[in-house]
Amino acid sequence: MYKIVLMRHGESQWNLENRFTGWVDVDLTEKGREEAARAGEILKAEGYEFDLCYTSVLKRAIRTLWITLDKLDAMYLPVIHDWRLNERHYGALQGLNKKETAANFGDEQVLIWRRSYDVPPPALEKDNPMWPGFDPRYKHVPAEELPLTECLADTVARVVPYWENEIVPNIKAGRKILITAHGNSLRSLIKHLDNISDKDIVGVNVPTAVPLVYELDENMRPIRSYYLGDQEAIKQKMAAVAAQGKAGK
Ligand SMILES: O=C(O)[C@@H](CO)OP(=O)(O)O
Repeated sequence: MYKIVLMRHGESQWNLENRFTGWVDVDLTEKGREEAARAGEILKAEGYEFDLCYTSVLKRAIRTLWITLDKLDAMYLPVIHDWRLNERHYGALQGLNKKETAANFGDEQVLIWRRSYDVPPPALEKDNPMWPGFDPRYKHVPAEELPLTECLADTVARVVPYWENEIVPNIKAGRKILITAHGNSLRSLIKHLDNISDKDIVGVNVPTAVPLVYELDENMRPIRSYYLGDQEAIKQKMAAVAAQGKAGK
């Protein structure tokens, strides 16, 4: 049996401001840092140890990992940063307030943009300063692989091959892995691992900075999965994420 831990970053500045974030590189809030520290304490108290960490190239996930590793007294661990673990690219919605967008376009349209499997948000224009091709951190990525927008299916199409080709071999080699990433890159992985249908993935929301443990068999199929920590508080965090795109909130 293999065990891995997945974790979404702590609250970011744009989570707090309720803005669509995607690939915009916003940092954690003070609360987000505290959430990450708490996650590290929980992992330590539960006796978790790791050999290798994966994260995205976005600082909210990277800093969450740093804080967690600090609490585990394991800042020496190797960390692999890869853009394929980035948040789903939110296209032209990036920067907009979710509640205001729901007031303008309706709750239903915003739910489709946020949670449908195959409907992408409106795309960025290539001359938009937010296009990742202008950002030096993506200079080694072929321009045709850099998104102008993504639906969840597009995110699955980059996250799952990365999982299969890069992460699974290390799990099978016996390395204990911690992944800190994002709400929708983790939903992509959860969809794949738990074989969740395109329809049911709409209802899956990932809470900020709560360790999610997967116990996997030798074929990488989940035996069980569970969040560590206060289960009632975790449910409330998930409900809060779900409610972010409603006009009345
Ligand atoms: O804005 C985003 O990039 C994501 C994660 O914060 O939001 P949502 O939960 O609306 O997909």
